[in-house]
Amino acid sequence: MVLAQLGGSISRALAQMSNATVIDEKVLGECLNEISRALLQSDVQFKMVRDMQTNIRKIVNLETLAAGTNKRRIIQQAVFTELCNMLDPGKPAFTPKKGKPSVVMFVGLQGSGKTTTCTKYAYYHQRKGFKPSLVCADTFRAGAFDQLKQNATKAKIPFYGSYMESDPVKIAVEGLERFRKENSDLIIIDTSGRHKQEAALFEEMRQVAEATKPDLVIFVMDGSIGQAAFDQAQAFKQSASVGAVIITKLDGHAKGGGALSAVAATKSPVIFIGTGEHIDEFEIFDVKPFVSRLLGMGDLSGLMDKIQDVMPADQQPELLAKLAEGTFTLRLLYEQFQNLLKMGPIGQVFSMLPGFSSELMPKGHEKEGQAKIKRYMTIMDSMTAAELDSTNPKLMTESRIIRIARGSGRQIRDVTDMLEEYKRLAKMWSKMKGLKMPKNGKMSDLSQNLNIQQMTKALPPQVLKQMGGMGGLQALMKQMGGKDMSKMLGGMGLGGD
Ligand SMILES: Nc1nc2c(ncn2[C@@H]2O[C@H](COP(=O)(O)OP(=O)(O)OP(=O)(O)O)[C@@H](O)[C@H]2O)c(=O)[nH]1
Repeated sequence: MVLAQLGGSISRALAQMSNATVIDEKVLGECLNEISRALLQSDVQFKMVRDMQTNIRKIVNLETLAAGTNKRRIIQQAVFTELCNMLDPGKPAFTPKKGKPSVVMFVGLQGSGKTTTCTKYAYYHQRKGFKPSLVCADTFRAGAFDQLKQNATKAKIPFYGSYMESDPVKIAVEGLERFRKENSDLIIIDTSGRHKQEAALFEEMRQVAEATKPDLVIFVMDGSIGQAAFDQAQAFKQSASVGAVIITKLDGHAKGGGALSAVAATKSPVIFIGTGEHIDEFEIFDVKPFVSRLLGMGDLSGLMDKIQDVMPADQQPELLAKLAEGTFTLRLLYEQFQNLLKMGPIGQVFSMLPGFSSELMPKGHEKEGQAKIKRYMTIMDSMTAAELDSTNPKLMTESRIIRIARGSGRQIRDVTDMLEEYKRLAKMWSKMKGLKMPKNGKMSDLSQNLNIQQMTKALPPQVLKQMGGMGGLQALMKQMGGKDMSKMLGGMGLGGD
C-alpha cells in the first residue's frame, strides 16, 4: 500500500534531520517541508497539512529549548502526536455490545466496497461472539442482494432481502423486525449506493435512517479516490449522521491520505480499514498503532491481536510456562511457525514489528519468507519426537542431520541453516528465563511481569537500535500503554527471519 511510502518518506525526513550535526531552524524547516510534501502527495488536504506544520512549529520552539535537550526526540514526538491528532476526532465511535441489540447502517457510493464491507464487519463481530445479521436494503443495484446473499452464506450469517420489493425502507424495516425477533445483537443494514453524490441517494439514506433509527451510521469510502475524499465525506456527513468511517481498498494503489481527510470532514473516527477482497482482509483501525506503523515504529497491539486470534487461549499458559523455564524447543518453534502462517500475509505481520515497516518487506520477499518457514517446517516434520523436544544442542549429530535432510528431501545445508536459526531464537528466548507467570496464564496479562531490562536484553540489537535504544523502547511502551509489553514478546519470536 502506498501508505507505506508515506511512512517511509516521513521516516526518511526525520532520519535526515537526525543526521545533521546541529538542529536549527533551517534543518527543522527542511524536515517539515519534506513531511508536508509527502502528505500532499498522499492526497491529504492542503489545509490539514498547513495546520500540522503550524502546530509542530508551536510545539517545537528551538529557541526556548534548553541546551542538551534531545531536539530530535521532541520533533519526532511532535510529528507523531500531530499525525495522531489528524486521525483522531477526539470522540470514539459507538461500539456494539454483545447481547445488547444494535443497529448499524452502512452508507457510501456505489463501488466503494460497501456490500463487501458489511459482510466483513459482520464476520469480524461474529468471530468475537456476536450474533450478527445482514439486511440488504440496496434496491438500486441489481445484483446487490445476490452479492450479499453469497457473502453472507459463505460466512454463515443470517441475511434478509428481496428480489421483488423495490422500497428500501420497507425491506429495512422488515429485516429489522425479523432479526430483532431472532435476538440478533448486531443488525447491519446495507443501503443503496449511486455512482455519484446525488439528491436521490441522500433522500433514500435519510428515509432508511428515519425508519430504522440506527445506533451507528458507517460511511464507507474507497481509499483510492484521492483529493476528492474530503468533499465526498463531507457531503455524506451533511445528509446522514455519520458516526464512523471505514476506508476500503488500502491494499491497492490507494495513497491513504484520504483517510485523514475523511476524518477531518466527518469529525468521525476511522474504525476499520479494508485491505483486500477477502472477508478477513479487514483490520481494526487504532490511531496510535497505525501511526507507529506508518513511521516504521511497529504496531505491537495489532500483532498481539493477531497472535491472540490464532493461538488458542488454552495453549497460551503452556507456551508461557515453557518460556519461563527457559526451554525453547524445536517443537515450540514449529508451533510458532504454524501460528505465524495462520496470521495471514507475512508482510502485514512484519509491518507490525517495531523497526520493520512494510516497505522493508516488499511483496517479493513476503513469498520468500513464507516459503522459508514452510521449508523449515518440512524439515522438522522429518525429526523424531525426541529431537523436537530436546533442549540439548549436542543431540543433533551429523548422522541425525543427514537422516533429516534425506527424510525431508532437502540439502544438508538447509537443515543446518534451520538449526542455526533455531539456536538464534532459543538464545534470545533464554534471556527471558525466570519470567514471572501471570496468575491466569494468559499472554495478554504477562505485561505487568515484564521489565524493561529483560526486554532490552532479548530484543535483537538492530531492532533495538532502530527503536532508538532503551529510551525509544520505553517511550514506545508508554505510548502504546503498558499492556502492550506482552505484544513485544510475541513479536520477538516471530521476527526471526
Ligand atoms: N482490493 C480490495 N477490493 C475491495 C475491498 N473492498 C471491496 N473491494 C472490491 O470492490 C468492489 C466493489 O465492492 P462492493 O462491495 O460490490 O461495492 P458497493 O459499494 O457495495 O457497491 P454498491 O452495492 O453498488 O453500492 C468489489 O469487487 C469488491 O470485491 C478492499 O478492501 N480491497
